[in-house]
This record gives sequence, structure tokens and C-alpha cells, in this order.
Amino acid sequence: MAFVEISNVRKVFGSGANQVVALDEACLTFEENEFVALLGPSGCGKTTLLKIVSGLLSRTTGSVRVGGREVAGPYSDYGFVFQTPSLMPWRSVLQNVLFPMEILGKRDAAAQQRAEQLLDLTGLHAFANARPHELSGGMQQRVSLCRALIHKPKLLLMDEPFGALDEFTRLDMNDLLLKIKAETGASVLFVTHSISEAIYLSDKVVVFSRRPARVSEEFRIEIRGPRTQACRFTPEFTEAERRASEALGLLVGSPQED
Ligand SMILES: Nc1ncnc2c1ncn2[C@@H]1O[C@H](COP(=O)(O)OP(=O)(O)OP(=O)(O)O)[C@@H](O)[C@H]1O
Repeated sequence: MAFVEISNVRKVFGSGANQVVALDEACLTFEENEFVALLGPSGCGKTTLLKIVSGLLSRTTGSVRVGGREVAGPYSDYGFVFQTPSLMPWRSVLQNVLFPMEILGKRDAAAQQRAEQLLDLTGLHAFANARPHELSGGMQQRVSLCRALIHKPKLLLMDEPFGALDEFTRLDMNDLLLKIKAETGASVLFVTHSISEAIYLSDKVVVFSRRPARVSEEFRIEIRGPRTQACRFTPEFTEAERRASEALGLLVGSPQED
């Protein structure tokens, strides 16, 4: 049995003339410690699927199992990172990171130690007492990553977390995320619009069709050697980019001839 099993998930919003079928028979499985990137056209249903996996949103039909249990509503064994950091401005960095432990009633010395370790890991230790407005966008997103990891979830759900960052910061965040994944062993389901980001980070790339979304292509990323920025220039990386581009329908048509 796979760690996450998404089977024939359909999601219909609204009714009658206002009905929107966001997902149609979406299927996807992945294992513990796997990194899966979801690519697809804007509005095809990627965020909807993440919310359904988190239990924040109900599905119309189909099944979602995480760690062998059917998802029937919100549960605590996952972390969610949104596109915007959504930190509480009146709280310090450390207090923001510890917030989920307060909700879970577990804000103890061990939680404090773990928060400090995460701030170390993400290079934020010196900013533990700073307020969010004193941080750059990339630093704020690192805080939200620490907050998502504070309760040691087995599953990390990430919805275009680096979409609002500049290219250099985004590349840094990609490397940080690979380091975090190696240290925590969490499985990651990662939505992005960037083909190269999807390939750089993932064990498996899943491409969704236009809405209503179905999986139109799914392939493993086989890059020899460590994931470093240099691997973006290997033939395997380029081939994966071509495959994803083709699945997204970006290679149709040929240049106009004079
Ligand atoms: N609460 C809702 N009520 C009605 N329709 C919704 C709701 N949430 C999402 N939708 C619709 O479902 C479809 C899929 O939305 P979703 O946000 O999942 O797409 P997405 O692939 O994440 O888009 P993007 O890549 O642009 O972020 C869209 O047509 C959207 O308008």
C-alpha cells in the first residue's frame, strides 16, 4: 500500500449553471520520503487537490488515503506551505514557528528546542526574535516552512511556495528544501508552475490536464549524481524538461515558414 493513495477523486463546485468540475477521476500514489511535483495549466485544480489531501476540503467522490487511513476531515500529520507566508505580524519569528504546537497543546521545552533547530537549519537563528515585517520575502517563506515542519509531519503539502520570489532566492529555497527533505524524511506534494523547479526537486513529476484535471502524464526523474544547480545542464534534465513541456502541450505547432 502506498503512503498516499489518491483514487478517482472528483470535485464539483457549485451547481446548475454555476457548476465547475475541478477534478475528474484524479489518481496519484506516492511513497514515504518521495518528492512529487504537480504541474498543470492555471485553474486546472492543483490547489483543490492539495486541499482535499489535507482534509480542508471535501471531495465529491473518490478516495484519499494517507498512511493507510481514509482522509475524512482535517488531521494533524501534515504541514502546509502556501504561496504567501501568512505569518502573524504581531508575533516574533520563534512564536510564529511554535504556533501549531500551541494549537496541538504541545508547546513544551522539546517544541522550543525543535523550533530552534529548524531556525538553525534554515539560517534564521539570528532572527528568532524579529517580527515578520523585518524579514525579506524569502526569509518569511523560510519561517512558514519551519512552522509547517515543527510538529514533524510525515507529509508536506506545498502550494507554489516560491512563486512570488525572485529567481536567485527561489534557487536558494530549492536547495534548502532538498536539504530539509533529506533531514526530515518527509514526503512532499509540491505544486509549481515552473517546469525546471519541478524537475530539480522531484523524484516524480505529475502533469495535470486542463480542467477538469486528470493526470495526463507521470514520470520519474532519473538524474545521476547529486541534485546541485549544475545538474540542470545535463542531458537527463533537458530530456525531462522536454517531456513535461510536451505533456503540457507547449510543443505543439511549428515555427511559421516564410
Ligand atoms: N471554493 C470554490 N468555489 C467555486 N469554484 C472554485 C472554488 N475553488 C476553486 N474553484 C474553481 O476550481 C477550479 C480549480 O481551481 P484551483 O485553484 O484548484 O486551480 P489551480 O490549478 O490551483 O490554479 P492556479 O494554478 O492558477 O493556482 C477553478 O476553475 C476555480 O475557479
